[in-house]
Amino acid sequence: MTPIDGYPILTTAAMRAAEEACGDPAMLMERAGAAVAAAVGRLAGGSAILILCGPGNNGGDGYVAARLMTAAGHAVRVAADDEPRSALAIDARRRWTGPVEPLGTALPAPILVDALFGTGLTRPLENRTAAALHRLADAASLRIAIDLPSGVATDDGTVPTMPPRFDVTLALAAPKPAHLLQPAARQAGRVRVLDIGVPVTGDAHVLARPVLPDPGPESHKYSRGMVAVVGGDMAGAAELASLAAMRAGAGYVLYLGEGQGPPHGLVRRRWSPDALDDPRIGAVVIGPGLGRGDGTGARLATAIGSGHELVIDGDALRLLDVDAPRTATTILTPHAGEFAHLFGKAWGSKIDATRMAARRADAVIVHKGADTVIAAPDGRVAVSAGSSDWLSAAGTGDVLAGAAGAMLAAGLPPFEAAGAAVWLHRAAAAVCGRSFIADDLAAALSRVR
Ligand SMILES: NC(=O)C1=CN([C@@H]2O[C@H](COP(=O)(O)OP(=O)(O)OC[C@H]3O[C@@H](n4cnc5c(N)ncnc54)[C@H](OP(=O)(O)O)[C@@H]3O)[C@@H](O)[C@H]2O)[C@@H](O)CC1
Ligand SMILES: [K+]
Repeated sequence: MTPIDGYPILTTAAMRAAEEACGDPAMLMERAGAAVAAAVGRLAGGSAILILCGPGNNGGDGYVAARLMTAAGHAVRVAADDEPRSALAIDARRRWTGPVEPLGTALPAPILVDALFGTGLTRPLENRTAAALHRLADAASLRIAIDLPSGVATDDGTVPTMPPRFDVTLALAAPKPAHLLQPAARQAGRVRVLDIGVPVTGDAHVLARPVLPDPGPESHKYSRGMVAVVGGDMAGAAELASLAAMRAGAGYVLYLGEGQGPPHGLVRRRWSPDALDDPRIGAVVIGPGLGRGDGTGARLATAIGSGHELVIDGDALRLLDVDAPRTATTILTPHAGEFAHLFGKAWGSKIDATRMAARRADAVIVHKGADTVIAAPDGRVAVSAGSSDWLSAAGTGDVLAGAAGAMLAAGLPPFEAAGAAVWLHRAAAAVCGRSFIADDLAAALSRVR
């Protein structure tokens, strides 16, 4: 049972191709069932287990696990309505010698294992199946989904049928988009990968812990990275971004706008058209608090024309022409509304849509949300798993933009810089707990660094 950080994310088609490359499918199901049995056995302790089996190979995994766990001394019952249809599942069912109860009348057990549907779901669950799943899940003290919670669409994280909320989902071989994308991801609970000997690769990964450059004895403020934050109508937002850049590790942060006061380490200067004419600037952050008043378009044009690496956020995203050529390395940080404004109606999953947008804009895109997706123009994608719901507060986006500026200025390539900023932001939110404010979040960046 491995945490998912850093794992490739495989769609149904990619998973099938990986399985096919592995040879004997029966061996694979036996290995999957054995891995499930070991994991569920460990999670169950000595408690009784009820396994719900569907008609496909997800159900097949359930029958294999039931047989192996019974042999290992666990108290296991099986419930199913549909006869198995795939050859592998038929064989697995045949080798389960215990009774199979109807789903509708099965009594609950402390440990519920959902092996109804996995990657093969093609439509909503029948009402009676969904009702039985919810009834038995509600009565269980631990809910475990095999591969996926039954009812979610593997490749885009939508929920043709809303499954119960599981405590643990055991992803076979690799995480799938539904383990990360909302609303499905929420229902999966903690996701752990079971290694079943299928080698998996891909260009979309779960965001992994970043490798961050630390200062050394030879470091000075410019070598750690100089970030210029372009202010505008709302000083507070740009100041938050500035503070976040400092807390994320930038050596020198220049705030270009109105406003006074602490922190005293922040260098303040009025905006002027030549304010960015400093070759020591490593990254420019523009958008937080920029507003939409007169002159904001000119500030954005100056920032883009400066040639410095850019983080474009907030109001600047409303002014940006994504199709206009830019020479500078750029990170765009839209939330869903800004993404729709920039790129129009999304096609496919959030992963697909963000990847296409990154190609089109020739920029790294941080498509924010409870399931932040980061995409690079070359097709690489990283998806952040499980961020705090308390990040839904004013100013938290400004903090992310500032952190991204610091990572760029520190010399990380843009895709890595964006990923590092998202990671730090998420970790800072975790440190802050509940009901925090954006200022707390910025402050916590120092702790998570
Ligand atoms: N990854 C790996 O390496 C390995 C993966 N393995 C496992 O295989 C799983 C994928 O198996 P799978 O393709 O058989 O799909 P699965 O989800 O079991 O169900 C498909 C069946 O359900 C049916 N059906 C669909 N929707 C329905 C609905 N709403 N209501 C009713 N019926 C519905 C559909 O028939 P249909 O009616 O659509 O023709 C079909 O009969 C995967 O998640 C993992 O657990 C391991 O065994 C081996 C290694
Ligand atoms: K399942």
